[in-house]
Amino acid sequence: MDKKIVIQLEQAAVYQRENLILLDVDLEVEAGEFIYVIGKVGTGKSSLIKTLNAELPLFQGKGEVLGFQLAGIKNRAVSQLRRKMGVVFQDFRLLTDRNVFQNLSFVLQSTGWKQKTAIMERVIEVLNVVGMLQKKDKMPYELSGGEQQRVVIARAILNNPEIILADEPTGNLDPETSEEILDLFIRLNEEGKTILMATHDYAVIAKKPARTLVCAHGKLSDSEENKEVIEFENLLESNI
Ligand SMILES: Nc1ncnc2c1ncn2[C@@H]1O[C@H](COP(=O)(O)OP(=O)(O)OP(=O)(O)O)[C@@H](O)[C@H]1O
Repeated sequence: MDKKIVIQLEQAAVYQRENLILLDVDLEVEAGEFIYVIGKVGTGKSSLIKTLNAELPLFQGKGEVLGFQLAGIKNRAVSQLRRKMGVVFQDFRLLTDRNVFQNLSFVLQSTGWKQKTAIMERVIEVLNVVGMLQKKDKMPYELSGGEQQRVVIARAILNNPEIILADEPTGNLDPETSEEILDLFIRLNEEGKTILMATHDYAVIAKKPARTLVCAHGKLSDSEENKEVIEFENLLESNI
C-alpha cells in the first residue's frame, strides 16, 4: 500500500508574531506514526504544534496537513482541519461551569452534531475509551489532574480525528498517572491515529521509544528511530 503523508513541511518557518522561532523546517509524517517533539523550555515545541494546528500562521515555506495548505488558510478550512485533528494542550482546559458529559456534548453540538441520541452515544463511547464513564456527571473541579487529562483526551477524539497533537499531556501528572495517559495514547496510536506529542517527560520516552523531533537553536532535527533515552538527553545537551 502507498504510504499516506499526513503532515508535510518544506523549508517552513515557525513564527510567534514577528519573532522567528524555527527556520528551515522539513518534516514528513506518515499516517499512523507516533512522534515526540522534545527540546528545552522555549525552543519552539508548542509553536511548532500550533503551526500545524493553524493557530499560528505559516508565512514562509510550505505546509500541508491532511491535505490542507497551511499558508494563507481560510477560517472555514481551519475549522474543517481542526475537526480532523484532536488537540490535547496543557492550556486547553475543560469548561469549569459544566460537567464532564456537558463538556463533551458541547463540542459535538458546536461541530455540527444535531441528534441528541447520537451525541449521547458518542460521548458515552469516548468516555468508555478513556475509562471515565463513571465520572460523567462530575464537575471538572471534582476530578484529579489525571482524570481531567483523560477527559481532555476524550474530547480530542470525539470527532474521530486522524491526528492527535498533544502538548505536554503528562506535564503536571505523577509518574504513575503519566504512564496511564501514555498507555491511552499508545492505544489510540495502535488504532491507527497519528500522534505528535511534545514532552519533557523522559520516563514516557523510555517506556515507548519512537521517532523524535528535537527543537534546538532555531532548528528542528529529526532523530528517527532513536532508541535510547540517554541519546535523547545527549541530543538536548549537544549543540545541534
Ligand atoms: N504569544 C507569544 N507571543 C510572542 N512570543 C511568544 C508567544 N508564545 C511563545 N513565545 C515565544 O516563542 C518561543 C517558543 O515558545 P514555545 O512555547 O513554542 O516553546 P516550547 O519549546 O513549547 O517551551 P515550553 O517547554 O516552555 O512549553 C519562546 O521564546 C517564547 O517566549
